[in-house]
Amino acid sequence: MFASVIVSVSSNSVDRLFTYKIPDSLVDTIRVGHRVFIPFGNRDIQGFVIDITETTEFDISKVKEINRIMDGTPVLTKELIQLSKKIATYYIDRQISVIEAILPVALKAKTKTILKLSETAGSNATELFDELQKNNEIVVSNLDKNHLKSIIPFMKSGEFVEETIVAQHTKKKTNRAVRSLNTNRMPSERAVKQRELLEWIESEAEPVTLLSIKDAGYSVQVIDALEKRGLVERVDIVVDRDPYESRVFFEAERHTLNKEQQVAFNKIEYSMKQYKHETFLLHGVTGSGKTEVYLEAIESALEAGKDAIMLVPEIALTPQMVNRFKARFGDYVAVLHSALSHGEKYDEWRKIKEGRARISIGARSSIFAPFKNVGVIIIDEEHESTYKQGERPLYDARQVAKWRAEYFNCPLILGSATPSLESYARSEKGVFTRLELKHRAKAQPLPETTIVDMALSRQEGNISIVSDILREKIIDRIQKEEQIILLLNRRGYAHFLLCQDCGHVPMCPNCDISLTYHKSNGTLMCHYCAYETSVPNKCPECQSSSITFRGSGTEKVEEILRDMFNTEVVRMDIDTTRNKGKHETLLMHFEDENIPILLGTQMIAKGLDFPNVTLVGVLNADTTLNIPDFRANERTFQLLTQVAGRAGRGDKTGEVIFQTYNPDHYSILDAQMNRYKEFYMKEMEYRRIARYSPYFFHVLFIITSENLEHCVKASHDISKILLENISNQSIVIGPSPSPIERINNRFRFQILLKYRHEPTLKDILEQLDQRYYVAYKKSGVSLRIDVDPQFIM
Ligand SMILES: Nc1ncnc2c1ncn2[C@@H]1O[C@H](COP(=O)(O)OP(=O)(O)OP(=O)(O)O)[C@@H](O)[C@H]1O
Ligand SMILES: [Zn+2]
Ligand SMILES: [Zn+2]
Repeated sequence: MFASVIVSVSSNSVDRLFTYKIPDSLVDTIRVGHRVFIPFGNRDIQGFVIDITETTEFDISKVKEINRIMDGTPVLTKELIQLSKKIATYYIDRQISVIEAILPVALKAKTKTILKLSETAGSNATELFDELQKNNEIVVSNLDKNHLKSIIPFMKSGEFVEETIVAQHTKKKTNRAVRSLNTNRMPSERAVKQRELLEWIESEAEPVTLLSIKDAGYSVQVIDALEKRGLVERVDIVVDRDPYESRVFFEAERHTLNKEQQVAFNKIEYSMKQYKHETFLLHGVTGSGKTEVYLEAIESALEAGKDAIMLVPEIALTPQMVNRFKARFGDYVAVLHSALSHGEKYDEWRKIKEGRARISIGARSSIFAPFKNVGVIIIDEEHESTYKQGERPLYDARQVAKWRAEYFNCPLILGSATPSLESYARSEKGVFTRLELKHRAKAQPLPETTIVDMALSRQEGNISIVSDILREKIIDRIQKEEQIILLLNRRGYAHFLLCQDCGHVPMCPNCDISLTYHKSNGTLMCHYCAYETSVPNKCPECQSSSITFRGSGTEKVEEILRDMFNTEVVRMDIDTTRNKGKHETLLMHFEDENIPILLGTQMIAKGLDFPNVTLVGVLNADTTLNIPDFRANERTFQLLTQVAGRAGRGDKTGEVIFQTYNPDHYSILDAQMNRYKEFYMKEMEYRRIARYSPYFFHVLFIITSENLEHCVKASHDISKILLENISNQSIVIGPSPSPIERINNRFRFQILLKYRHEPTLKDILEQLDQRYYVAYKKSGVSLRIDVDPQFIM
């Protein structure tokens, strides 16, 4: 028997399958999807079995044998192998890279090369070996230069031999425990404690952990004594690292679905029973109770003996959602949280793999949850750009979800209050089935929104970032002990520093972007690379000391709010939520202590459900509007609608203020009036005229290099190849410098391809990829091909 094995060798842009012989001892064991360890060149490396055949076209005497398998059961299902191929083809990547993205990091084997003494080793070699070794081995990567030099002669003479061994990132977590050896013997009458303990241990089906023995008041000496007598033994038992272990989940109240929810659910359930794939777009206004529909759909899937996958944009931001799922489905839920350690993630993955979990909740990558019988896939806030991965493989979880749902013949539910234009357009065409929830769950009104023209506010003499109207409303809510959410989509203290005499703005030396001032650590920081520097007290250009801070970020506004209202403020942005679990603690603090104000960047805009929030203020509604991207209007509309939707979700009516310098812009006006459909129509018209998605498909080419000349040359080359190979219906824009021309000392150029129908496109893209995979190493140019990009920069 022979196995086709795909291996992790990064020196090529294409995957290669290699044929290996399955050793007789493993013929009954090895299956498609197994991780194996194979000889490759002069090393031993990890691979995945993609196919098993009886015969091979290769010369059998030259086919090497698989060394061993790395897991008892295959880590990949056939479905996931097929899926990885599909993703690799569609997004122009290598299948092995996709497979590595599908599996938990913990399964990525690290290999290390060690040296051993051979039988022929003389005394000099032995002496050196003894000097360098630790635990009877020498790890080559741990040796310094001098030592490396000293071992070379012995390697040449064959006295030292090399061996590659695999080191797993993660071991299963184990607990020490004690188990009875069932000898039927008992300690003497006088050893009361020992007798008690032994009886207890013998009464348990499983080994008893040391921890619980100690908790029960027995000392280690008692265990030792039993062990010495040969009555018990210490063992390791494998345990799951459950990150939610110590948490108590309250049984969530189960709502009876309202009419709209029921209608939506019935359609989904009907489709499930037909055992056919159908994509639903659940368009429900903010607070309409989409989650309740998801919960019912999942329950139906479970009842049918199937599993469910639920995606959220960012799991850390949705503690309330996780709690509702855990409360309803308990241990059946695996949470694939980005803040988990590799080991914890691996445990959750194993729970799914072994069928102990039936539902997975997680961000983008949890679309790869290794279920074997998926009954429904749900994508909440489907419009979010985080579903597209920003690094290779550049897959979009929405597309992957569609493929998996097709494979399993099950429904895919895309939910949002502000669907992406692409999805809504598909629902208009009837490709997706649209389900609508037009009212809030308990028929509460949507909040009223007032637009404040900040230019006018300035003219009237208020130069503060808080307008008069907003200030009055905040004071009013504080008096009523109601809560306020304020959005400011800019972190840091000051957006940039400005010399008032010469106009100099300190820039990042590695990127073409101004530095942001962070007061908490007194530094100027680049938000693109890790560059940090101290704040100058004189202008580095003209030596003037009139340096001012411009553009307030969350850090500064937090100060302003505390001073202005003399009240506590919870601030949520990347800087305050770096530590694990911080999102949740801050949100709990806000709710439980009834803190008047929650101030944050867009991470507070979606999903939150706090009944006591009756006022939402957007301090600068324009930040997303000015981004050089054709989706800027759409993103602005979505962000404003979402954050406005946090107000008035309980019994009290909500109110919203948008502060803006563009009070007449339709993105802002339609968000104010809750006019999704009107916004959609206007934006579609713009996209049609400007020939953008969803009328055209896009591929974005980003070319980067430290050398400007190489970068320009490669860019022109690529655009030339494109123009020669595509039809005249398609459009090539660029090459042009990217909006941020340099990041991390690399120049950036981009080319945007817009097309409707381009049958040979995949071939062209593959050729380009191949070409630059090689050229990259030679001239330091890198090419990134982004199929269906989310950001055009
Ligand atoms: N049928 C129902 N009866 C009573 N309350 C309900 C019902 N359905 C949902 N709710 C409640 O309504 C509130 C809003 O529901 P949910 O958070 O699911 O809305 P959503 O559609 O996800 O909103 P958003 O898109 O704004 O996050 C929740 O507090 C939920 O418990
Ligand atoms: Zn100056
Ligand atoms: Zn930088």
